[in-house]
Amino acid sequence: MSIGKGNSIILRLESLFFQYPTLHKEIIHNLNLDIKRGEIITFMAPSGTGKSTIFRLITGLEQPTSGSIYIDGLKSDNKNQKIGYMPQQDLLFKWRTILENVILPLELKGLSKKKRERIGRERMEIFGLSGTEKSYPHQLSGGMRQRANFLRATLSGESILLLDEPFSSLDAMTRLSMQKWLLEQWGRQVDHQPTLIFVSHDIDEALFLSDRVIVFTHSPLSTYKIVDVPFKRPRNHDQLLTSDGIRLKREIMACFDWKVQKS
Ligand SMILES: Nc1ncnc2c1ncn2[C@@H]1O[C@H](COP(=O)(O)OP(=O)(O)OP(=O)(O)O)[C@@H](O)[C@H]1O
Repeated sequence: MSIGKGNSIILRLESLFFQYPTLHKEIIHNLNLDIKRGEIITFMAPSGTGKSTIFRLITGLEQPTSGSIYIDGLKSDNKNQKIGYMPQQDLLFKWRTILENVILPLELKGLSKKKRERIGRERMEIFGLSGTEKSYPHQLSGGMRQRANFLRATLSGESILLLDEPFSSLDAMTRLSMQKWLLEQWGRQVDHQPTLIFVSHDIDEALFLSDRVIVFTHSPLSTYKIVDVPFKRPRNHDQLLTSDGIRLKREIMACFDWKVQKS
C-alpha cells in the first residue's frame, strides 16, 4: 500500500505498536506521527522509554508488533535502505582512515575507488575535514570524529537522517559549535535537504536545531505534544534567551511531569 510518492509527508508512523519479546512492558502503543519532507525534528522523552527503539523500527532493525511505517510514500519493509543513521557514539572503524570511513556508503553502492575517493575528498573539504584523510579515528578530537560521522551519514544520499544524541559525548563548547556547524551544512544542501530527526535530552539543543520538537507525554510511547519552533534560520544561540525562547523552554519542561510505567 502507498500513501502517494511525492507527498510532502516523508515519514508516517501509523497505528504503531511494539514490544520486545523478552520485555514485559510495551514500548510503543498506537503511535501515529507524520513528518514532512525537509523538516528538522527532535524526539524528547525520559531515558529508557523507547526513543532509540523508534529509530530501530524506522531503520528496519526491529519489526512493529502491528501497524505500519511509510517512507516516502511506500510501506517500509525490513530491507529498507533509504535511511541514513548517525548513532550516539561514533562508529568509525578504527582500522580505516577517515577518508576510507566516510566513503563507506559509496563503496557499498559500488562506486569505483577513484570516483568515491574524489567525492570523499571534495566533501571532506566542505565539512572542514581536509588534512585528516589519512588519519585514523583515534587521532581526531571528538568533534572532528562526529563531523566525519555526519559526513558519512550524508554520503548515504538518503532523504531521512536519524541522529541519536549525536553530540552527547562532547563538551559544552564543542557541542554548541557542532550544533551550529551541522545546521550550516544542512542549509548548504539546497537541492537535497534531508529530513533530520534527532533524539536529544537537551531542551536548548532541541529548540536550537528543530522546526518541531515532539515531546512524548506517556510511557508506552503513544501521545505527544508538538512544540513548533518559530525561530528564523540561520539561527544563533541568543534566540534561546529571548522571551520566546524562554516560553518554549517552559512549554517543553511542563511536558516532563509524567510517570514512567514500571516493568
Ligand atoms: N534488544 C532489546 N531487547 C529487550 N529490551 C530492550 C532492547 N533494546 C532496548 N530494550 C529496552 O527497551 C526500553 C527502551 O529502550 P531504548 O533504548 O529505546 O530507550 P531510549 O529512550 O532510547 O533510552 P536512552 O534515552 O537512555 O537512550 C528500555 O527499557 C530498554 O532496556
